[in-house]
Amino acid sequence: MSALVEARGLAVRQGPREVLRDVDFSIAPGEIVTVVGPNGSGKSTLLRALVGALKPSRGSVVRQRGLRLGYVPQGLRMDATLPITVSRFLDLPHRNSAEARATALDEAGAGDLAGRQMSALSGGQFQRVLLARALLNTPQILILDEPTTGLDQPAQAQFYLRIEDLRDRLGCAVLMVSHELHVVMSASDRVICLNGHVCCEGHPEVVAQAEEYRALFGSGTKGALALYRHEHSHHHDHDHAHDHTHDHAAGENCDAG
Ligand SMILES: Nc1ncnc2c1ncn2[C@@H]1O[C@H](COP(=O)(O)OP(=O)(O)OP(=O)(O)O)[C@@H](O)[C@H]1O
Repeated sequence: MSALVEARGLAVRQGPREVLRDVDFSIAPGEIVTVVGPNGSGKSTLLRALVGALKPSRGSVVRQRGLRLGYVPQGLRMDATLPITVSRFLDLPHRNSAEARATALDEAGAGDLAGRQMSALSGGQFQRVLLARALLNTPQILILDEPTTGLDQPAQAQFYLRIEDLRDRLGCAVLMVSHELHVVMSASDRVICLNGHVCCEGHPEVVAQAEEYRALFGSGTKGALALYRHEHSHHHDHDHAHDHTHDHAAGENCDAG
């Protein structure tokens, strides 16, 4: 199997309700895939089913044998009264070498935070520490559930640039959920628009034009998308085409509701 993770005909129940149905999904090495969708559309449920935290009620999820996966769940909170340093946090639940901790913190842009108290971190610093923790086992895939919640727009854009850089340097795939459509769209190779089922998917610019997507999100994101592309090209000196990754444009699939 070349896919790192694959779902076929996936349905998942939360309590009495089937909140996901008929989901076919796969992600290949090195790909950046973003899941968008309204509140309650099943985005976190999909991620949790893919990491194995929720069981399918129908269909299947297959992860590549021995897959190294780094997962940052949504809205992880720390007990503010718990005295724990960033270094110690990275040693839970397993101890890691000082070198592994330092490397992960550096990769996540949190190299200067090792000795800080978790409770004293800003929102952006906290997210970078969670990313460092997910990077500890040199994952083949990072699964990030709304990793930029609470960050302002420049910090969000910076976070997604970091994610792209990590993918380029480490070769890991990235699957994330985001509500920040305008900044995340162009940082993705492929976007999946979820609303209980996959209502459209494909290259970001194609999805942004899809009727189903516009019905859910409106059509006002194009200017911001262009702005972000412009800013981004300063950093990377290429036009976001990601030629080295997989071309999904041919497989666009935008069916009605
Ligand atoms: N533990 C649970 N028990 C019962 N229902 C749940 C549970 N977790 C989620 N749900 C329901 O399942 C549906 C999908 O939730 P999910 O968290 O996957 O949506 P989401 O797209 O990630 O939403 P958001 O954008 O608000 O984070 C929602 O209707 C939610 O109320």
